[in-house]
Amino acid sequence: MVTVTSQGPDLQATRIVILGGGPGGYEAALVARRLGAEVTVVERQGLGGSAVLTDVVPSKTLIAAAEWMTSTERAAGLGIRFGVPAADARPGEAGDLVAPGISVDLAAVNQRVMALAAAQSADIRARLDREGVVTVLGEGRLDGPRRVVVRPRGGEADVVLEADAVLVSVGATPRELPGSPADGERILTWTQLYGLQALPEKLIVVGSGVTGAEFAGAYNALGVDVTLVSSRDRVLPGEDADAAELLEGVFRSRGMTVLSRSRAAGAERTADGVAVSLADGRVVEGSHVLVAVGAIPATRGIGLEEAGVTLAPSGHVVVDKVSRTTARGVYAAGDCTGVLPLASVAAMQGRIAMQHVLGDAVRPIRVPDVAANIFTSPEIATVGKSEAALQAAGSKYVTTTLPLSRNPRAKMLGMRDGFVKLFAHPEAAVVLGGVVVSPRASELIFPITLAVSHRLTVDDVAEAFTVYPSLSGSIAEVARMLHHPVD
Ligand SMILES: Cc1cc2nc3c(=O)[nH]c(=O)nc-3n(C[C@H](O)[C@H](O)[C@H](O)COP(=O)(O)OP(=O)(O)OC[C@H]3O[C@@H](n4cnc5c(N)ncnc54)[C@H](O)[C@@H]3O)c2cc1C
Ligand SMILES: NC(=O)c1ccc[n+]([C@@H]2O[C@H](COP(=O)([O-])OP(=O)(O)OC[C@H]3O[C@@H](n4cnc5c(N)ncnc54)[C@H](O)[C@@H]3O)[C@@H](O)[C@H]2O)c1
Repeated sequence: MVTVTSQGPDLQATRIVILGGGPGGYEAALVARRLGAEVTVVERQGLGGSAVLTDVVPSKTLIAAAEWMTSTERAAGLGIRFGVPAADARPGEAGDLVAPGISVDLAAVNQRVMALAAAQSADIRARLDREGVVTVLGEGRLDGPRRVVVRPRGGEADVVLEADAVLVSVGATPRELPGSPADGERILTWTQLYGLQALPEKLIVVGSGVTGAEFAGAYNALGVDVTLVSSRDRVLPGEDADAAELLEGVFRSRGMTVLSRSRAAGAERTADGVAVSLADGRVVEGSHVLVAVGAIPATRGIGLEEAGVTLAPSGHVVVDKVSRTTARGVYAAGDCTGVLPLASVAAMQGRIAMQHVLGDAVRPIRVPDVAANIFTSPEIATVGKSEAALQAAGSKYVTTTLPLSRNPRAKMLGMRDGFVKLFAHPEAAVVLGGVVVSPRASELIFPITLAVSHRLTVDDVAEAFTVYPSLSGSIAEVARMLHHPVD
């Protein structure tokens, strides 16, 4: 039986139905409520979406534990010893240390990860409830451009939601290796990692994009023997070449095996683990394999094309810069659009969609202004135009790189691996983009983001005070190095 729901008492308000409650969906819901709409969010797994339940929040929480382990690498150089010297040891001659070393309790780490994700999802649900957003838990699909049909989670009758506008923010799901479905035990997608109760003996990570690099780095730091299978010449093929090269060097120096130009053809279980076969015939054996070869937009079979929404051959929803699809009244945001698969971009696209449909002032999305961070150790943060993009467009630019090892604060902290790099226009001196490779680069990139967003010059950046000594001092220093004296 089909139930037609009324979505609220205000018959004048615009009715918005949002399919998918990740950052694209829930941020849009909050804006739409603020702008006076009646809003219903349809979500099949939980508020916060994959970003909160399986992707961003769990991975960054796991990485927090890994980061703690890598920061201990610097301890010895700072004069710190783990353990207590024997009672009769003389100063400077600690001899054998009589205390246990550090170990990782993965079950405890993963328990914390899942608790934090669930709590954040609950917080988002509570916030939406407070703001008067209706949530329907279940699997939704479009029935034409103005109606969403939901199969509720509890198995009750379908719910039909009439809408003046629909936002599709259904995200994406992990791609798997052909013929080698994940089993959740030995062949794992990134959503299944948190069920592990003990550190894998030998983890094979297939795919050296951002997801593969982050997990390979994290598990390696937690003490696992990791082999990273990379189909390309180097890890992080889409990123700044110097940053990727530095990270690959750090990975190797920490004992990770990186197999370059090695495409995985499939994975199968063995008596006590897994065997990953490579396209060139080699076989890599391990205890577990993490498949991180990208994601597939969750756009098939939910009535999009029937409603007039054009999908690209990849399955992504085609949208313009204010999140409109080709169907009037249907908007789309986030990973299902393939604009740039980041939580921050999904949220911005969702907000823009609601501002557009509800008649508020809208600034179309500006992808080059997006700041992004790879949560490896060190982190790699980028904003603005990349060097590859500048070169591909034939743009004129000047660039300078300052190694972190020259920064006084970095020296005090015992940090060696990293750099700050800026790109600027040679005549106008406007900052075009930047790369920071450093611990906490995600925090350090913000001044460069401000410079890119507000079209500041290198002199604007160089003339602002930085704390002495500070890592951000290197950002001002690089800007100073790009200064051109007045003729
Ligand atoms: C391992 C990993 C780590 C990442 N780390 C970061 C990071 O640190 N920073 C960052 O900015 N980005 C990160 N990302 C990217 C980020 O997760 C995505 O860009 C973000 O989740 C996109 O948000 P979204 O709203 O488009 O989709 P999602 O978060 O995927 O949410 C979509 C929701 O829609 C639901 N849904 C789908 N179909 C239906 C349906 N038919 N009916 C009802 N509900 C449906 C899904 O169940 C899901 O809950 C990471 C990605 C991965 C894989
Ligand atoms: N910190 C973050 O913000 C963060 C973290 C994770 C993901 N993300 C987002 O998700 C996007 C997707 O990243 P991703 O790493 O999941 O996917 P991706 O598509 O960027 O990378 C997958 C990699 O796997 C390789 N590959 C594919 N098939 C292979 C095979 N058979 N054998 C070996 N290698 C193979 C591809 O060449 C590619 O380099 C990123 O661009 C980013 O926007 C962001």
